[in-house]
Amino acid sequence: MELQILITVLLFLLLVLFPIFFLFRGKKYPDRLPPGSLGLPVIGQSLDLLKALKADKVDKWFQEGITKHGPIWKASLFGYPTVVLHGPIANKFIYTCDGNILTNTQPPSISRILGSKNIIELAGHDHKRVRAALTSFLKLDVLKQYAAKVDEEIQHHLQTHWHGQHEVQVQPLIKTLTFNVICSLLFGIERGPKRDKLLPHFQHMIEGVLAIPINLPFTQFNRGIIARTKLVPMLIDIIREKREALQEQKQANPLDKDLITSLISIHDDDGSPTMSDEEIIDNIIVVMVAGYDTTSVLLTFLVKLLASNESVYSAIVCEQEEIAKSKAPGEALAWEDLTKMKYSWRVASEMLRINPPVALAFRRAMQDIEYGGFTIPKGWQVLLSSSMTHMDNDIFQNPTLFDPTRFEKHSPQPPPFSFVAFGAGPRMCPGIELAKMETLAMIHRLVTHFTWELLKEDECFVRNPMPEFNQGLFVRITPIKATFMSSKASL
Ligand code: HEM
Repeated sequence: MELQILITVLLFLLLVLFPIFFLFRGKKYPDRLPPGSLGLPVIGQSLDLLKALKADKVDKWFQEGITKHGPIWKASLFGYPTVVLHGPIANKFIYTCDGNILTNTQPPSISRILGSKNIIELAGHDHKRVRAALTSFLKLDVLKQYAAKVDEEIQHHLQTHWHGQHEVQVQPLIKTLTFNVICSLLFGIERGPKRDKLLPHFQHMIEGVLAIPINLPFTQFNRGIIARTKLVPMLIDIIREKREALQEQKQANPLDKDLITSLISIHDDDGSPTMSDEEIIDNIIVVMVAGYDTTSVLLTFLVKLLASNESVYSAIVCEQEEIAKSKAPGEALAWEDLTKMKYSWRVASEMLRINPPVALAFRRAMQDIEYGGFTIPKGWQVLLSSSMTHMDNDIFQNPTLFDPTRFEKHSPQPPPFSFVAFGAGPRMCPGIELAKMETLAMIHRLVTHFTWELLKEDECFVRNPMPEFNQGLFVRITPIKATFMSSKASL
């Protein structure tokens, strides 16, 4: 099966990307190109990188390149000549470079599913405008009012899917949770048939984005495209309903406001809407795609860690029990409670360092760029890997050691642009506060209501490209009959 997939990728690359590759080979600059080889036409080193990704050995793949060629080298990846860069200075260059020089444009197959107006595709003024609209809701000052809502969604999730069970498959369940949190908080779509109808479409779209882009009946990519065509009319209806509710001022409670309502309400100085409906749809979709798998991956890794690292588990339980004791029975978590979970967030940050859900960042050169004594020709890709930076012994000493104290205030801080699990610069993840909220509230509810053990100690994961546990991470769970539980009445 794996061989079949590799052959399909190979054929696809050969047929579709052959002309692009020769267009961008950079023959104009034979002396100023970085060292390295473009390998076989078109295919280059793509299969090696895909294999390294699957085996979660991206840092090793990068290290081999650096050992052979130095910190700036060239390769050919996914049909494009590529310059691979490493280190905090290179990260700063990639993350903060003007959008007219390096763009974030995705392959056409991805924008076919996510839509051409999604924030990842946009550059310059349009990127700033859409990003400002999204962050007007996702920024901490606004989002912190919704901590109890996130907590309520988590408690309902545990009540429905964990309580009464002896064994659970963690990763798929937590994906359902992150989907539900985004639906409720960002889209204002509460539990019920409407939400249930959306889930499979989003899932197919996400699988389509991550699939080999071959549009034939029954391929994952094709399913993703079909899912988009089914989803868009549903989103148009949701936007219309929200617009009507706004006009009739049905939202008495300001906390009923959600990201979609917020995007509809924003107007420019001249009174025209800041975002078109098409932009709102594409960005609702991208927020779901960007926020669904990432946070669920982090939480799944944390569940595994807490089952296998006694000292981290005890310290987390200690911190969370203190918070639970300060709450009345049935009282929901508030933002102030989450701010006390400092150790838990250091553990989550260290997990993001060791296992960043997003391991690679690609950009495209919009013009010839001089960098580090070399030329990056127009049209080439530029690539960095957060895994590689996070595993650099010169930046994080003893990098394979899980050590949350690295993130203590008083510990020596790594140079800027070294911890890049959420990216950096103008495209830094705008969902960071939501991810933090979900992660901390879920850790709290899990450790104060359950103990658990891994059913398969050595269950591995592959990157596809997001980390996926081979069997979804099965754990055996036992409910805690605790006296300190803050909301035992509600669970
Ligand atoms: C642990 C959870 C998360 C991680 C590790 C993560 C990671 C990242 C990274 C690395 C980037 C930058 C990619 C690049 O520069 O190439 C990014 C961008 C983005 N993330 Fe997240 N993310 C997480 C959660 C979320 C959530 C919950 C949302 C939804 C609210 C979200 C929405 C976005 C969006 C819309 C962008 C594009 C921003 C732009 O282009 O300006 N992310 N994320």
